[in-house]
Amino acid sequence: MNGQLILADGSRFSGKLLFETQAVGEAVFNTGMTGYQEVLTDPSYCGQIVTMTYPLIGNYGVAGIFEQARQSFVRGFIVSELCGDPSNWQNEGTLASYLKERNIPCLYDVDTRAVTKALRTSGAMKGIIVPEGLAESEIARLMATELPADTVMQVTTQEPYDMGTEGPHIAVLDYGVKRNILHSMVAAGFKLTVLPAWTSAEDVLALKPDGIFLSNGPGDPKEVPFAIETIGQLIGKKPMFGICLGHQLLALALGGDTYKLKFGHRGSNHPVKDLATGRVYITSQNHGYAVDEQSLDGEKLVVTHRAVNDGTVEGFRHRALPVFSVQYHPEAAPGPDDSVYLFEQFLAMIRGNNNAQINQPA
Ligand SMILES: NC(=O)CC[C@H](N)C(=O)O
Repeated sequence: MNGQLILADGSRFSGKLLFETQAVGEAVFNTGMTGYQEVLTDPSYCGQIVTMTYPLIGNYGVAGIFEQARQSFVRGFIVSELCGDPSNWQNEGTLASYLKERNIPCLYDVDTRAVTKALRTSGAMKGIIVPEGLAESEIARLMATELPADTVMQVTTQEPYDMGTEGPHIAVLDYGVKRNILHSMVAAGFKLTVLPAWTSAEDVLALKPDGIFLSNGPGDPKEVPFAIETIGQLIGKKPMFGICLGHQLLALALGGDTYKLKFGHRGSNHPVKDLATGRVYITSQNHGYAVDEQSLDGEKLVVTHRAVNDGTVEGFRHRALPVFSVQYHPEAAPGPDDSVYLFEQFLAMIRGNNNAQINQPA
C-alpha cells in the first residue's frame, strides 16, 4: 500500500506503508549505519517519527539483546530499503515482522536523503504518516493534532526496581532510561535502585544512596518542571551524574537555560572534544535540545566538553561539588565505547576523589 510522510511545511515524500496506519510525531533523522532496534526502543524518541539516513535498514535482523526499554515509544519509522532477508548469527526475525507485531508505523522505499535535506534546511518539525489518497480535510486534522508534552510520564518506570549486587548504591531517576546505561553502571561496579521520574527528593534521600544518576529521556527538559525542582533539592547532597535529558535538567536546576537545536544530533559518530585534554571522542547522540553556555554561572560551573561539529555544550561540571553531566551517550548502544570511562569517573568521584578526571587509556 502506498503512503506518504507529510511535513508541517507542506512537503510530501512517498513510500510504501508496511501496514495501513496513520501517525503524528516530530520528524527527526538519525545518521547511524546500524542500531535501528536500539533507536526504535530508546525512550528518548518517544513522540517522534524517526528517519534513518543509512540506505539499508533491517539487514542484520532483530534480537532481544538489542532492546533498550520495555517497548518502543517511537511514533513512526521512515526508511529507504527495508531488508527482508537479514543475516546475523544473533538474528531472531525480520525487522518488518518486528514492526508489524508492535504496531510501529513504517513507511519504506522513501527517498530518505530528500527527507533529511528538508529537515536540515527547515529544522525538525511535526510530521504525519498517512495512506495515499487520504482526504485533505483528514490530513489537516491530523497535522493540527497537539504533540504530547507528558512523554517522560509515558516512559518512566511505574515501580522502583533494583539492579546489581555490590558496590556503591546509586539512586537512578528514570526519565526514560536506556537499558544499556543501567548495564554499563552495573558493569562499572554499582548497585542501582531505579526510581520513577516523580520520586521526591525526600524519598530519594531516604534510600541513603551513595550517588544519584539523572537519566536520558524524551521531550523538552522545560516540560518536566517537577524533575528540575527535585534535582535542585538534591544538588550538593550526594555525588551526581546526568546524561542527556539528565544533563539538561541539571543545567536548569543550577539556574541555566536550554534551547531547541535546529535539527538536533542523532547518530553514532558525533565528535566531542574534552576541553581539559584536547582529546576528541566519537560519541553516540540523540538530542534535540542543548544547554545554553551563556546561561551557565561561570563562578560555579565549567564547560568540560564541546561538540566539534557545531560548538554546542556537550558536558559541564560543578567547580566545588561532585556533580557532572554529559549531553552525549557514553553507554553507546549503538555506537563507539570511547566514553564508557565516564561511569568509572563517577565511581571514583563517589569513592571520594571529587576532582576525578579519568581519561580513557591511550
Ligand atoms: N537522549 C535524551 O535524553 C534526549 C534529551 C532531550 N529529550 C532532547 O531531545 O534533547
